[in-house]
Amino acid sequence: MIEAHEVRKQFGAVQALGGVGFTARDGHITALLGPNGAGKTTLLRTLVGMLKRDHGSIAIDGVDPEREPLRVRANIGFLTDQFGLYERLSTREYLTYFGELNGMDGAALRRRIDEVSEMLAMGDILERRSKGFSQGQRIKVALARALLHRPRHLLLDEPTRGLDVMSTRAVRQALARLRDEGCCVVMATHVMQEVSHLCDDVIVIAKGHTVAQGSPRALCERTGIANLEDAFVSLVGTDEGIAA
Ligand SMILES: Nc1ncnc2c1ncn2[C@@H]1O[C@H](COP(=O)(O)OP(=O)(O)OP(=O)(O)O)[C@@H](O)[C@H]1O
Repeated sequence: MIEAHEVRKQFGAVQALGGVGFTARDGHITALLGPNGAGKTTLLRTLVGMLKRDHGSIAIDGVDPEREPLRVRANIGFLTDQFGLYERLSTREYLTYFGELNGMDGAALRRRIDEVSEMLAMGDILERRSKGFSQGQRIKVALARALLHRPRHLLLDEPTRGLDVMSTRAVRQALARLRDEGCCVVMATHVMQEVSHLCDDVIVIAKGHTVAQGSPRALCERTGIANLEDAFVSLVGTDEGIAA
């Protein structure tokens, strides 16, 4: 479980997070939904301890990522917007390297790489070097790395961006399976269809503040609007400000 309370983060004059609070439960896929610049990436980075918050509290299964970063990271798979691939390594070599960094080795690691590769439909790029990989191929490798050590928490920044239809389906199925196994999945996304069909819970974030949290149905009921996209627009408000 991930709990955040009144989290704030400032970059110079820019207040990226002005007071974000939410709970993301185990066995749930929680969507982080917000306009461009709302603070989603900043929030994910702060949750894993890559950024130091200015204010507020964060607990990942009760542990503060700033106090015990290694303990928390061992239990987190993080897909960031920067993939950090090594172009000279094949996908298998790359995953082997990160698996070993996470204490995995031998036949068990080889089996796990094959398992993740099948889960993400990436058998065609497993033995290829990542130099020249397309955006979709890059994201698959980064996602495979995030899943490899079977983390209890997954924090994913737009995991299906740039993926074709088949790969998107493979990733969504993989996430649903992980949810069913009890993982706590938090994903930033702009794809409303993904939120409606895949996510159990939605955190709506705008201008660095949590505007609402609830199931897609609850958000629609709260706004009195049947369509999630319209309900979202109503919740984040117009140019004049954020709707109450
Ligand atoms: N390192 C940084 N230095 C300065 N400003 C930053 C930095 N990182 C983020 N910001 C600013 O903080 C705000 C939130 O950015 P963030 O990337 O978290 O938004 P986002 O919700 O992920 O947006 P998008 O949907 O466009 O990816 C933006 O105004 C952004 O310009």
